[in-house]
Amino acid sequence: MTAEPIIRIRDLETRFGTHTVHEHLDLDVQRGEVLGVVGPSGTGKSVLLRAIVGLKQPSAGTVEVFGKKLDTLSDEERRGLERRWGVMFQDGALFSNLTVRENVMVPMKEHTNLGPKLSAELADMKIRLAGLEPDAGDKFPSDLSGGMRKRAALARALALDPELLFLDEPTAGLDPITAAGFDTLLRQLQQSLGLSVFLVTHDVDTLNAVCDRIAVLGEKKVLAIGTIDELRAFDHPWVQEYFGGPRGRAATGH
Ligand SMILES: Nc1ncnc2c1ncn2[C@@H]1O[C@H](COP(=O)(O)OP(=O)(O)OP(=O)(O)O)[C@@H](O)[C@H]1O
Repeated sequence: MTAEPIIRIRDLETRFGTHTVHEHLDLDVQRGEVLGVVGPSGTGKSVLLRAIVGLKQPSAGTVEVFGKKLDTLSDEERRGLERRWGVMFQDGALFSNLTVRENVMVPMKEHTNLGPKLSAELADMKIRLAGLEPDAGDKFPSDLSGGMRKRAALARALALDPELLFLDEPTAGLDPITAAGFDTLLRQLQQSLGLSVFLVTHDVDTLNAVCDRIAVLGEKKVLAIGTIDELRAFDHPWVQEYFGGPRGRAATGH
């Protein structure tokens, strides 16, 4: 018997006015896997992430997370589901007027009855888990480097001990060494915490270092899904160029 996927999408359609972003899109994310999501700019990777977490209403089709259809749930059931995942948005989306510790405490305030002292202690644990020095908790996002801001956003995404993590371009804008450090951290966290991860990225090194499988978005749907080796053999011009081009070959060691 195959295990129930942690995310199951069938025949999804999303649109903005007359602009259709996804049509007849199917996707399964298996529990415990890191699924990379790639595709040319504007193909709807971020919109797909938003559709899964309920921030973009699909115009047709179904999205199930943890075996539940989001749009059939009561507000309370939905909040129960939301606290089982963490999201790191593309730009980090940290609150600039809050310290790093306070940022990490936001989901705790929203979803738990933990008092301020315990929340602060837990936030400090998440800050360390994300590879930041303990004193980073007192700093404001503007005091941090780009790489540290990503780690702070990751700490906030981990605030509620999620089973499922959504990451939108976590290494974008980082220098290669900082990006590689972030990849290593992600893999370690995923393995030690048993996380399932939905990871939108353009970074071929991240795909190679972190992802179990990769879904390629294009033509409004999932064009192809598989391991890097499987995708290298997939007969589609963009997929061929992406994985078989110089950057793809360098990253995958072929
Ligand atoms: N709020 C919005 N209003 C109108 N159109 C939108 C909105 N958000 C996204 N879109 C459109 O949906 C399409 C998909 O956008 P999305 O950000 O998901 O692409 P992407 O694949 O993540 O791109 P990139 O790799 O450049 O980040 C684009 O054409 C974009 O212009």
